[in-house]
Amino acid sequence: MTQDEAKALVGKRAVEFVQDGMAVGLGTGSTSTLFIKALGERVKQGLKIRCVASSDASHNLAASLGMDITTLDKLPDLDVYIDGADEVAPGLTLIKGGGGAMLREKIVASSAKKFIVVVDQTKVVKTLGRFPLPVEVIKMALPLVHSKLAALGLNPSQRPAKNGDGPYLTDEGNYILDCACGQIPDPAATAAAIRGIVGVVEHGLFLNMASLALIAGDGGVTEMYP
Ligand SMILES: O=C(CO)[C@H](O)[C@H](O)COP(=O)(O)O
Repeated sequence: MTQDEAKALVGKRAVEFVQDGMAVGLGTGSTSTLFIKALGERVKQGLKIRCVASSDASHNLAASLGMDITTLDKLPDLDVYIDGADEVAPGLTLIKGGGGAMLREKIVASSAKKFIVVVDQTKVVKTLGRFPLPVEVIKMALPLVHSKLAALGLNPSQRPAKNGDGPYLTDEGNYILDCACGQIPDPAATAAAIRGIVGVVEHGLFLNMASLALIAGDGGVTEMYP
């Protein structure tokens, strides 16, 4: 099974966790896109749900599929949030933010009773840190935060725009520093150290948030719990 096939498989499986009448949080990224498209099919067949998305891209996709999509201020209590991840480690500790949306993703995930992670098996690791850890930063604080992250040994570098033209900007208009820090043996300590830097808006460590991960691979879809 290719990685794209695995993403499509797990996106379809996640739809089974959505029931009539639910308020649903929609994630961001290529796996979430496949989930949203599969969910859109169910909506066309009569599934009645209301949705909130964690990025402008996912919001626009859901709207284009005719889904009932609104904003978190209008629908603040969600039954479930379904989103991808860049890494999943034991205990369902995650790195997210490869798509730059971790601030809104963390807010939407925090608004849901249940957060289900959808990944292909290449995302599963024993210890977080193979994937660079994203940190969202207020523009004027970029040099300050860069030097503080470097002093922590986290090896930050600024994310460029996808088209290579200037820096990457999040949906909230902030910069991202990607930290190629290597293995993160104590994610809670790393999260606390990053959070302690003035000018940091959010980081991509998601700890004690996910309740279930659906993992697609050659054997089908397996479930992982914290
Ligand atoms: O955190 C994210 C976006 O900010 C994504 O969920 C993460 O990057 C995984 O993306 P993909 O499904 O495309 O591999």
